[in-house]
Amino acid sequence: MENVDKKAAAMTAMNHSSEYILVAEKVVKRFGGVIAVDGATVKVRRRTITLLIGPNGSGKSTLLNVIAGFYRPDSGRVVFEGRDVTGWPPHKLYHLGMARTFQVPQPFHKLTVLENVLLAARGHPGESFAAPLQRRRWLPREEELVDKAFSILKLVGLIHLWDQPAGQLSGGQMKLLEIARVLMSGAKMILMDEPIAGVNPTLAHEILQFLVKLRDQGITFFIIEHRLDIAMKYVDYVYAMARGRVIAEGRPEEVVSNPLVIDSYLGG
Ligand SMILES: Nc1ncnc2c1ncn2[C@@H]1O[C@H](COP(=O)(O)OP(=O)(O)OP(=O)(O)O)[C@@H](O)[C@H]1O
Repeated sequence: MENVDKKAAAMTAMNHSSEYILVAEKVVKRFGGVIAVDGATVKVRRRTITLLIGPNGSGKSTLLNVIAGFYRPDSGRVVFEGRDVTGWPPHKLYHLGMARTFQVPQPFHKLTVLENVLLAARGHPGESFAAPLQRRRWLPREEELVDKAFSILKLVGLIHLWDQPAGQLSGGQMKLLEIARVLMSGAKMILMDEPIAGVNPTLAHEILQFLVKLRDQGITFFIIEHRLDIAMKYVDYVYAMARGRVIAEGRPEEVVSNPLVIDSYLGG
């Protein structure tokens, strides 16, 4: 009987960890006397675009930074892919498949769009000084990477620009290149701080449509965005923060119409 209970508990735990790619639990982060995050819990379901909203100073960026390993929380924990990764540095999380867009090195302006995507591949041949000596061994892998880079460029709609220098791209196209490079790194979950800030509405819709397409292919997104009017219809789930705490969560339309959330934006 006891074994049956243990098995049931294990099954529940497994289902739990497979439903959520990320769980940040009761996170607290202080800066001196300021409590930036005050016991916030967020759970991100696999293959969703989950949005974090809240007025200025409500703790969104700090929470994202704790999740991405830039800050160690004062208490609470972060579980990614069923593993406790609290306090892990960003590069270790990156290798586990969690990436923040700005983490990928800035594109090289003189290199082509394709070359920039190729350079983002994890363990690409050029990373090794001994690579020229091993040329014969890495050629097949190189071909595979080029195929992958082309399919990613197709997905983000930059395929027609593959041989253009990255420096000639517009601001919005640069954002798409950033997404392409994160995908090339093999990320399973992508954290983004305001992916559509500063781009025109048409391109903002296009970027969000790409995120939806990528979500449907299995990538999970956890994003902060202020332009709710545009972002709302593309996201699956929303967390709202105020004064370091999560004050509401649910479907986008429920959260934006929640009086607590409206009050928090009005300074209530
Ligand atoms: N490095 C820091 N040192 C001291 N205080 C900080 C630091 N980072 C954030 N804070 C404070 O923590 C609180 C939460 O800030 P945070 O940037 O996380 O909010 P936010 O919701 O992302 O705001 P915004 O939408 O304006 O980016 C604020 O009071 C802020 O002043």
